Amino acid sequence: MPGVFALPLRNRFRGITVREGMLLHGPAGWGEFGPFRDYDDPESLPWLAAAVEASRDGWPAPVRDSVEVNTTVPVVPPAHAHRLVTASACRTAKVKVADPRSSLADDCARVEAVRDALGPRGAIRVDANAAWDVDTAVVALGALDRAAGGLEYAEQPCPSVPELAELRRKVGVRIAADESIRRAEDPLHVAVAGAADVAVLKVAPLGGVRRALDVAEACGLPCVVSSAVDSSVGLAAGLALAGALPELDFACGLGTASLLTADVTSTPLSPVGGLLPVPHTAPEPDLFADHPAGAEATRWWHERLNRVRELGTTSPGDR
Ligand SMILES: O=C(O)CCC(=O)C1=CC=C[C@@H](O)[C@@H]1C(=O)O
Ligand SMILES: [Mg+2]
Repeated sequence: MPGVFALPLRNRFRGITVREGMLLHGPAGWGEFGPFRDYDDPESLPWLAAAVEASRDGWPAPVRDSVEVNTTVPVVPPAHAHRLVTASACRTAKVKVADPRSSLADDCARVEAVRDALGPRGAIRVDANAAWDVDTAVVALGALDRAAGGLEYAEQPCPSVPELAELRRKVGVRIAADESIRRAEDPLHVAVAGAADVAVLKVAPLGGVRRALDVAEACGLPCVVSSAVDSSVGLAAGLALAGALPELDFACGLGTASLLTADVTSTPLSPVGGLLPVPHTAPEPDLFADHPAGAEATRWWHERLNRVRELGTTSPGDR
């Protein structure tokens, strides 16, 4: 019977303060099924496929044994952002911006503090999660690029592929596509439309490591692997993808264990010196029982899993 975990976040991120999910076990090890609650059942199907791949099939052989990661800065005050980046030992930071609770001035102050912490050689990227229209994005990216002393890229500044393509023609900052890939009917449209310079790949929404590798090959863009703020079981799948990509020119958004106050394993995938190893299997979730979800949440997740299983042909390996 799969278990349901609930891990508190240090700071509100993506509108949540607790990260819930399920762990499935099979002959290849452990897999994580953890679509955010606002995902409907059809959108949750690839997350189940990714968990089945991890638990039943395992992952493709890696071509590297470690991955450089970025640190992720939530919507926090500048001094907090400075402390997070300094403590991370990462050379790249991704800063969340365009949150309804944060003005452009607040975002610029956060980015300036991150630049001060990284020093002149560090890389700064921002993620607006599709919050801006094109005109707003032109103004905001101009200000943020100045505040950063140069941005590495801007992730999903606008919602649609045409808007990303229009913005890309108007600004000098690289554009990275995230939601336009992971929540798209056709993840390749963004490349075909010339709407992005970088493709952000997340294993679970894309249906697994193999599926994500196919998307990477087909889109022909430089890729960054990013997490879904998973437990270290799910992070392992992200690292398996980052480890198997033929080319990897950017630090990956897989340092997110630090966003959580706890993990399901006593061997969490926490970066050392800004690096993470590429694991062959997920870590043993020996601390899973310490972080159970409540009775209502457990029931909700089991009902969700059963509905999503009904939708798909996969029948995941259970523990
Ligand atoms: O990419 C990173 O640095 C960390 C992961 C991350 O930013 C996200 C994880 C999950 C959902 C989003 O809130 C966010 C993203 O948009 O990439
Ligand atoms: Mg993103």
